[in-house]
Amino acid sequence: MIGDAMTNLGSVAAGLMFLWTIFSGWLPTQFRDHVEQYVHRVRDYVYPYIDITFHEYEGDEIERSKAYAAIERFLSTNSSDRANRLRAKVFNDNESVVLSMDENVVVIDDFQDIKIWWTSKKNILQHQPLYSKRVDEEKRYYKLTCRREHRDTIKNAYLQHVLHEGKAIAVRTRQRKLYTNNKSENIGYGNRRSMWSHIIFEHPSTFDTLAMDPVKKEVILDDLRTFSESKDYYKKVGKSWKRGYLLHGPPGTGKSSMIAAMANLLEYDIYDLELSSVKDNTDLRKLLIETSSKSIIVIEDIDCSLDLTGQRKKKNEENKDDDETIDPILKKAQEEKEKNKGSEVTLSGLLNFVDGLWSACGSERLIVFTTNFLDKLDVALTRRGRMDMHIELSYCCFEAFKVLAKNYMDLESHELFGIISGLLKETNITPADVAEDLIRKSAKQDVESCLKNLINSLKKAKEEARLKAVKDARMKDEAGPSSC
Ligand SMILES: Nc1ncnc2c1ncn2[C@@H]1O[C@H](COP(=O)(O)OP(=O)(O)OP(=O)(O)O)[C@@H](O)[C@H]1O
Ligand SMILES: [Mg+2]
Repeated sequence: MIGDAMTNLGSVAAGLMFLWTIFSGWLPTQFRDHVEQYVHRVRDYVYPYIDITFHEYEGDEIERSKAYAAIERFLSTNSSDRANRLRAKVFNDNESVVLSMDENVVVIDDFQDIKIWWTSKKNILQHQPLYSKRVDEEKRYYKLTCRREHRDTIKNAYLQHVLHEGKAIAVRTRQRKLYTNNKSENIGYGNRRSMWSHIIFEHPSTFDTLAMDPVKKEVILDDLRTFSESKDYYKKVGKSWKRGYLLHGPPGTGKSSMIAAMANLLEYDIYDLELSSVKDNTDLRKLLIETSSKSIIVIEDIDCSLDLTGQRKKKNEENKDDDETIDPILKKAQEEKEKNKGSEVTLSGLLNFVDGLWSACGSERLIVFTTNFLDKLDVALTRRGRMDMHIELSYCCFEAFKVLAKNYMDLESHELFGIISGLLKETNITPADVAEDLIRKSAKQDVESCLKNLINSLKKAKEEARLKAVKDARMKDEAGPSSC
């Protein structure tokens, strides 16, 4: 009701000013200034307010307006008990509900005894590109209305207060997000739809639960903490504030778990980039621009994501012939690459993504690549400066086992630890396999049976490794010296 009345009065005032613009040209100059004063007085009498609008997207910008987002948060917190029509969003596994104002609802705020009216509005624009179906684009904005005489207070104090509060609310209620990129073709013309979709990031992995050599862990922790506190340092040395990590190691050694632990340590969002869904280098750049600061951009299994060298392509073609003898991990990589054939992203596009000019937009970002095959990557991709730190995640050592025993069974020592320590030195087993034996599978299962299961797995792995070594040696002997 209030909103409608104000809109009507506003239209009358706007109509009056429109008429004045047309007719003022006919009046002689000496009368015009005189009459104009009266016209303004009538307008102020009919509509003694000013309107200020804040659009979600300004002009051609691809980035959502920060002011709009801050106002949205401010109004969500301050309006939910005053507005009579609200929109609900459910967070944290259906445990908390956030209410925000619905479209065309007016909420009144008070500031230094001044009344401010806020309205949330939406316009629908229709695009009809040539040879394509019509696309409706929603343009949202907030409208602030206040009495004309309070203009300066609103401009100099109230808006500062709203933006500041909006920022503070964002810090208080920040929920970290895990983003994935939408397929390029699903983002149509004139569509403001983000290139990323997200869910709330709630992975429980931390550096405390990560099983690895404690000395190596400390070095990584130190590196991450130093990075996050080095804003001024990066500015001083003229480098954009980002750092590249290359995680490599066999499957199940904790590469993905480490990325989650990094995000939890630094409270960053994660952008999990699926290169096969990116059409070309231009789309790759757009994706980069849409990532926020304080984030980790991840490309998993980088060796499977791109045709990195012609040499490797040739090798893969050779491998196709003897499918039987192929390593299962290599086979997985080949299958992945087959899947990615639709993408035209090139190695140089990816190098530019990592440290080209556009990579300097935004700040405080980690870029993390993971691979099972370090030696298959192009050196241009892994050189220092691009990938600043190479981290090898390897098979389970005794120190790493102790972390898993503490996590999974709350166990710090046991008489079977000695046997396990000896077996771990003699065989290669991944932390994922160790975890599988230690995880409780029934309420009756006790610590001892878990440890005995692990000992059996270790003995089995040791025997398998011995048999494989014997087989390899026999094959080498049969092939004779010319095979080298
Ligand atoms: N270092 C580790 N510390 C703790 N848990 C681990 C570790 N490595 C593996 N795990 C356990 O094994 C599971 C698989 O690990 P993860 O996905 O991190 O391996 P990965 O190295 O990313 O494997 P892939 O190369 O196949 O992607 C995890 O969910 C975790 O429970
Ligand atoms: Mg992984």
